[in-house]
Amino acid sequence: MSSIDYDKTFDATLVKRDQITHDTYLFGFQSDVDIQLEPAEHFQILMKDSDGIDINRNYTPILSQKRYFEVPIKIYPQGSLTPILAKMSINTRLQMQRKIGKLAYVGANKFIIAPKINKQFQIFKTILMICGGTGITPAYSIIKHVCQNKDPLQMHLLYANKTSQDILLKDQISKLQNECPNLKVTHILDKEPGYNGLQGYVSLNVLKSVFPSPNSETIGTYCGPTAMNKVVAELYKNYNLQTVVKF
Ligand SMILES: Cc1cc2nc3c(=O)[nH]c(=O)nc-3n(C[C@H](O)[C@H](O)[C@H](O)COP(=O)(O)OP(=O)(O)OC[C@H]3O[C@@H](n4cnc5c(N)ncnc54)[C@H](O)[C@@H]3O)c2cc1C
Repeated sequence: MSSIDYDKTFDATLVKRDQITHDTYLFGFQSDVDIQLEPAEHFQILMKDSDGIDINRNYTPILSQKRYFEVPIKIYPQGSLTPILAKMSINTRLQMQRKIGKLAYVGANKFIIAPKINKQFQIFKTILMICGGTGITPAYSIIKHVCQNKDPLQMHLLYANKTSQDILLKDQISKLQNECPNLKVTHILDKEPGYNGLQGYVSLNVLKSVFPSPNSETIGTYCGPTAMNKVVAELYKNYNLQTVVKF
């Protein structure tokens, strides 16, 4: 059976929850149907709060097999859904929906921008990725796919966090960087005095210092907290990138 269609709902069981940083857990779900997602695709957890109000939230797996997927989820103590997930018993059943994102990577340097309305792919030689916190998940799924398949895509990741304790998938990213010559990773931290890498927020000077000069074969991507996304969208404009997509 092929993968379930976009926007179709399905049931899944929570089978694993391992703490991976001070505020983030790796959740593992077993689905009743084949839900193998493509790199950067996401699903939605459909839930209602105690007043019956919908609290639907999106998540991007970093591992997606036929009926099993894993996703790191940061817990917001004041959030609506994540505190429920943090306490949920293993074997709890959840309703989910497969979603179509703003960018699909179909392999061999081919990207489909706005796949909901567009079926044509575009080829890029270089991808720039600016991610903050849990915004790493779509970038990571593309990086993993490119490295595993030895696609000739040049990848530049700028990963922003508060401190080194907040960096998600640190070991996995560093392993991929060692194994995959076309991946360049730069970390930037804004609340770790004494850190001997880049410090502060992402700025135009930071982009110029870590990314290659863009051309028509470069795609810029980003995913992070709302405030960071606004800044990065402006920075990309000033960096003269023609193609920019927020995951
Ligand atoms: C395409 C996509 C993919 C995503 N993938 C992932 C992923 O892989 N992993 C992941 O962890 N997250 C991911 N997210 C984020 C995720 O969907 C949720 O937004 C997140 O888990 C928070 O959900 P919540 O219901 O717990 O918090 P929310 O209730 O949405 O609140 C989040 C934070 O905002 C604060 N807040 C809420 N309302 C207000 C307000 N009115 N004013 C000020 N502050 C407020 C809350 O106190 C809390 O700190 C993704 C989002 C998108 C759009």
